[in-house]
Amino acid sequence: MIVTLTPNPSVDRALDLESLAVGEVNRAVAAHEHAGGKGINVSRALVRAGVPSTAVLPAGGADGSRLVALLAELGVPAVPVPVAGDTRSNVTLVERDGTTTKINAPGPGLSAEEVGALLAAVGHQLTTAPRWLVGAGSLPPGAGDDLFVRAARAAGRHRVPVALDTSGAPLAAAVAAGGLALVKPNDDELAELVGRDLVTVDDVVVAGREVLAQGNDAVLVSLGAHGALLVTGDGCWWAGGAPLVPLSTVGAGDSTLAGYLSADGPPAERLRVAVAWGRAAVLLPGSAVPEKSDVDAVIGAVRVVESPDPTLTLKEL
Ligand SMILES: Nc1ncnc2c1ncn2[C@@H]1O[C@H](COP(=O)(O)OP(=O)(O)O)[C@@H](O)[C@H]1O
Ligand SMILES: O=P(O)(O)OC[C@H]1O[C@](O)(COP(=O)(O)O)[C@@H](O)[C@@H]1O
Repeated sequence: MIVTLTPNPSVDRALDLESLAVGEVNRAVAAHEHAGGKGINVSRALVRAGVPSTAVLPAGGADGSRLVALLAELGVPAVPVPVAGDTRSNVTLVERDGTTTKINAPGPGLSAEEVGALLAAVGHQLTTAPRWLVGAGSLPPGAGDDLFVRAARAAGRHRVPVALDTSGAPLAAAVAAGGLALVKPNDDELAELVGRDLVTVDDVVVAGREVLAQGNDAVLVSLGAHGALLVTGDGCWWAGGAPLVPLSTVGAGDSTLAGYLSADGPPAERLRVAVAWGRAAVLLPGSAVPEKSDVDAVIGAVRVVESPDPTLTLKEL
């Protein structure tokens, strides 16, 4: 069982357009609706692959009910914690050439009592001895930048490893607190964390080692079209393949993380699976997550390189 915590979930709505004319009336050619939020996407991808997962989330208002219904339709076990505010809806615009514009709402503010109820729901799940706790996504107003730190501390008391995919101040707080088994930033999020641009493979590896030095075990850095780098105390690995024209990149990072957590074996093999799940996800519309046949169709083309040339720029990967 893998438990996910999504403090700021969303009903993701995606509109496919020929091309976006900013400031004009645009007519979409297709519309998609998915249960969204990073931890929820991880749970959806895992359950679709037959890996048991439970999603813990706050839910409020009409979109909160819609989100819970969407998860039920997919057979994703969910623990919705009722909150007073309205669950947000994030909007993505995808143009024919793959250009993707995401507009994420701030989400409803959480009261201290609601944050307490959310952490209590996580605490209850931790008593079932899950394989992982995944904390993912942004934090809503009022949650406090340390919500993931508090969840990770609870997981530590139960000896449950924690994987974290967040950004900004919540990422900085959790990395500094240490004790994370896996951190999954993209290159922009890692650059913001270390406070400098990341241009080369070496830049990413050095930044990843700074995260490890704060008492964390592994860093999986997704690089968009350029694949992903895994940095651990034992070494570093890159995996990727030819760039794809995405149908939608929304949720690709979440599928990458789900793939990594689903896989067994040495780091290189887990990275190969992670990248295959991410590549399969970009070939699907909206926030759709891949199924086994989608992953099987792309995994053969994923290359894994141990200790990649540190002088290569990320764009050359
Ligand atoms: N245009 C693309 N071509 C090929 N693979 C892609 C593309 N965009 C994303 N991916 C795959 O999806 C993964 C996650 O994408 P990324 O944009 O880095 O994550 P996030 O959504 O967390 O920002 C990448 O590591 C890569 O494997
Ligand atoms: O919590 P945030 O950072 O606003 O992101 C939430 C959004 O991220 C997603 O989980 C997609 O994440 P990725 O594209 O990074 O994989 C959407 O489902 C959701 O709308």
